[in-house]
Amino acid sequence: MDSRAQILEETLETILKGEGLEMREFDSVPEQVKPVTLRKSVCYIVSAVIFNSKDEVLMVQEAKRECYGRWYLPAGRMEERESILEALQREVKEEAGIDCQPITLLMVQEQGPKWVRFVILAEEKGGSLKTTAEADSESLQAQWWDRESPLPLRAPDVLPLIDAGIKYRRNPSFPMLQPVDFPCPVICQRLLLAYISSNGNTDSSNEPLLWLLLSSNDATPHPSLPIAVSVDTYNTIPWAAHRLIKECMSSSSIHVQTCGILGVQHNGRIPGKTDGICFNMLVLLENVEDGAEISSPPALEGDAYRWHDMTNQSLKAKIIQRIKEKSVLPVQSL
Ligand SMILES: CC(C)=CCC/C(C)=C/CC/C(C)=C/CC/C(C)=C/COP(=O)(O)OP(=O)(O)O
Ligand SMILES: [Mg+2]
Repeated sequence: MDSRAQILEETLETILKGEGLEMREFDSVPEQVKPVTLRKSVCYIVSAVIFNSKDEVLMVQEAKRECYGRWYLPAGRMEERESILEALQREVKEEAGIDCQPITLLMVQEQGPKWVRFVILAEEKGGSLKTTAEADSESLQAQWWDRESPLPLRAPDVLPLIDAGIKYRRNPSFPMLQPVDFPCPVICQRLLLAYISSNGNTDSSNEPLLWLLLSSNDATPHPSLPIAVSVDTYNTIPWAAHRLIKECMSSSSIHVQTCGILGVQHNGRIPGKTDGICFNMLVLLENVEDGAEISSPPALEGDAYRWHDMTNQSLKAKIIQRIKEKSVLPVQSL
């Protein structure tokens, strides 16, 4: 195998395992993009979903004036220089008195790149439930909730998060995933952008064909996955992939489906310089005319990208399986 093919295969294996890659040149960059700064241009929130052996969920009673006495999942805003998991452990300790260990990211929610919430399934590893005698400005107390007894909630948005935790524990729909430590200056997506054709194969196997969009950026001598930068406008994070696709394909029958997240790269150790996040994202492109699937991927304009026909059967099967089974961390744009 030539070294370019080998590098591509290693890249794909890395991304499919939920691991990370160093950041490189961006492919689709909006004008005037500058590094994001935590709590100035972006706010990241962590929320913990933690169950005890009786399937009760950890809840904290809020001390803030606007939601005083109401109950919520342990949650809070990330601070400068913190990792996502350090923020999770700090918030759970401060608000609930409990030491916790992350199991997996459960969901990413966003209101545009300015507000991103990481919902994390975790387990108790010690400490003791905060009592009213320990009430402070972080919370009044913590309790395990059976999800049936009446409890005045700060907001009902936590209910689907708790449900997602229950479902994941019963039947995980994607492999366990934790953020990985790679610095990034902006919020962006590295795209595993796939085009599948089930009727384009002319051999007798009837195997679907799979193409991936690769960057042919001059700054990257080896094959690499395209990276699209999000800006702090009202657009959602997945919108950056739509912009990249619009820049290189003109077909009017293209449909872009964001399947979800394969990996989350973050390292906020240098405030204002590495407060960004790279989401490694699985995106499916569909090109349908008059209800009929088109057997080859849309034509590309310019020479910034090229389609790669995946011939490695094992990688191809893994990617198609992740798409078909929606085996990805869900991203919700609220
Ligand atoms: C912000 C995103 C992506 C989702 C929020 C989903 C919505 C609309 C929730 C309903 C309203 C609500 C309760 C918003 C609070 C979200 C928020 C800013 C949580 C941060 O946690 P806090 O507990 O307020 O922060 P600290 O613990 O750091 O004080
Ligand atoms: Mg809080």
